[in-house]
Amino acid sequence: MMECKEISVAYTNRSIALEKISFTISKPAIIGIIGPNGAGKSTLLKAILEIVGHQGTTLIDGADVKKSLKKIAYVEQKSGIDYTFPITVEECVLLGTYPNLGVFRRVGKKEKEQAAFALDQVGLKDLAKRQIGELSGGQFQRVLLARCLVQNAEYIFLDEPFVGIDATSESIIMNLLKKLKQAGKTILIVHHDLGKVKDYFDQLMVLNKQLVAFGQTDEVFNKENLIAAYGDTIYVGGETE
Ligand SMILES: Nc1ncnc2c1ncn2[C@@H]1O[C@H](COP(=O)(O)OP(=O)(O)OP(=O)(O)O)[C@@H](O)[C@H]1O
Repeated sequence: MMECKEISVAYTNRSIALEKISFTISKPAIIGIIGPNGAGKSTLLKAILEIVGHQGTTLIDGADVKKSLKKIAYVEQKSGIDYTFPITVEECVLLGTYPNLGVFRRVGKKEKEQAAFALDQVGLKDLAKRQIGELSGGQFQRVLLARCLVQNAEYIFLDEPFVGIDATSESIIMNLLKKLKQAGKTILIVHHDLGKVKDYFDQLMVLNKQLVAFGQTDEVFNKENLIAAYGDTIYVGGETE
């Protein structure tokens, strides 16, 4: 169970990015986080992960998240990642094993097997020795998901994973996330394509600095909440609501 209690973030004295966000996630789910540009979606993930300073607390199974950060795997927005870094696909995936390695342990056979299995799951086992700079955007996103898989975390945070990727990669990722949920994981996804919301997410968080709504997608994904977050002109699945 994850409980966020009154999370607030102010990057500067004058601009508040998030205001008293509270919610509880109590069962495995795929949860979408939507809201307009600058709504604080990325900031919320970073506050939970203790990457940005904040007020409020997050508990995982009753304990402060600081003690359980290993339970969360995180893929940041693509813009924050250096594609030109000279490592292979396999090495990139193996980075996900580091949080679980002891201080003196190195990556060994077990970790390499985990990486191979994860790459197979995302359909990229043949590309293990390729440099990450030679991948398509969609392949790279799948590599980052494979890196999450080897971390074997209970929670997976993905920040805009589908931006600029091909339809095949998107569907491979989504199918895998559904399997992970069935295996008991909880996945939080910052997302901007409102057309896919109903297909992708069991639960939905609508954010605009404050929490506009959080609950089952069927109950939350409605005109009233979208207008509260985005204003009067919003675009859903090709139709203006
Ligand atoms: N490091 C930072 N320093 C100062 N202000 C920041 C920083 N990061 C984000 N902000 C500001 O905080 C607010 C929320 O940003 P955030 O990136 O969390 O929004 P978002 O909902 O993820 O937006 P987008 O959909 O555009 O990615 C914005 O006004 C942004 O300019």
